[in-house]
Amino acid sequence: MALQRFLTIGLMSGTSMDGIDAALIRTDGHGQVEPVGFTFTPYQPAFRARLRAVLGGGGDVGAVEQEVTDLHGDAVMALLRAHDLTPRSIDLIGFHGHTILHAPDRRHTWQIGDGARLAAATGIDVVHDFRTADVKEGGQGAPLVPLYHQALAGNLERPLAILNIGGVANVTWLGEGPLDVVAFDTGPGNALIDDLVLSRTGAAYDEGGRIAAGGTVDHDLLARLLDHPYFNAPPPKSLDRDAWVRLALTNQATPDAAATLTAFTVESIARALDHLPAPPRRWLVCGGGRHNAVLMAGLAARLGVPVAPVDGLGWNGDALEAEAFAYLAVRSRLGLPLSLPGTTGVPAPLTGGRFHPGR
Ligand SMILES: Nc1ncnc2c1ncn2[C@@H]1O[C@H](COP(=O)(O)OP(=O)(O)OP(=O)(O)O)[C@@H](O)[C@H]1O
Ligand SMILES: CC(=O)N[C@H]1[C@@H]2OC[C@@H](O2)[C@@H](O)[C@@H]1O[C@H](C)C(=O)O
Repeated sequence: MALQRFLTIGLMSGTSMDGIDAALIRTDGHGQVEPVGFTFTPYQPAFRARLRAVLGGGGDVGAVEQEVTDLHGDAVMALLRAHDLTPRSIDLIGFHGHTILHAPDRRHTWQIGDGARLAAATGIDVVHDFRTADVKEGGQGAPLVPLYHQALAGNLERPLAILNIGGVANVTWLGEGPLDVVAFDTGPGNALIDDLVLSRTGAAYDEGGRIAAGGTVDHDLLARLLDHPYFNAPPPKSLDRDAWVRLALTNQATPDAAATLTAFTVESIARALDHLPAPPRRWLVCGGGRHNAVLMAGLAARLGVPVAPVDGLGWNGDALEAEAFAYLAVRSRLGLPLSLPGTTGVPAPLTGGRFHPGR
């Protein structure tokens, strides 16, 4: 008998704080996944600043949480309008919220976003709070996209690595068997480069990697950056966005600092090879960092096997995380695992998420 298929929306507000990714997929929560649509709703600079101010859990978190929730409601409506759909046609929303604090070692992770408020605003059932159950059981609570990567990858040749370069970068390694999954945060993605470029030039990011392309890598500084216990530590492991926030690059010209931070991201991803069960045959890259030509060229040179954006397979590299939370919401409703020992270090496959009825 065919399994029920759910038309589901996934909402992700990533560590880059650029805005809300909203994806629409049809899935059975098992091996069938069909991306249907995607919209991106950018945050206004003033809201971005308010969000940045509550990172770490200080300030008026409650007010920002309400605002974040309402902006997600707007993102849902924009997605529905773009596809000429009504709330009634949607089975479920997976609402990640925005991570303001991630401290799995203290069994604490905090995604702001009010699931009940979003369910009431949209009239659609909502699953949110995807990470708490995992950290309560001793897992890292991240990354959670690996089971979606596995569903999407279907029969693609193994071993395969899927690399997300967002604010933080994370890898999913897929071997032959269904439990043959290893995943972890590799280190910084774009966040350090974004913060540098914003403070020096006012731009949100290094478009195409053009600033880094005009600079020279400071190899002494790069070696010091890589001399961090995180990179030697075996998985499971995950990072807070601001793990490297106190980096002092005051002596560097902007292009040299950008080149060095870009090389830091490349080298820290290459260090992931030390912790994978076998070298991947190829790396498929998603997330905004795949638009940075210096980053992509560096990865191709360092990893020694083909490195290509996921878009070549017909996947939308900007949408995968949001799609993943739609998929995980369905799995939550079905009581299926969201994480495995190989993905978050949780002792046994574990489900998660909290449900809020919309009607
Ligand atoms: N054209 C571009 N050139 C260079 N970098 C880009 C470009 N477009 C996007 N980016 C980078 O990608 C980032 C956004 O990536 P993405 O949306 O994948 O991150 P996120 O989902 O917020 O983060 P995370 O995956 O850590 O939660 C931007 O902040 C920027 O650094
Ligand atoms: C705690 C948290 O929100 N982590 C994010 C962040 O952004 C990328 C990386 O760090 C990843 O571990 C995770 O997001 C993705 C969607 C995940 O859980 O798979």
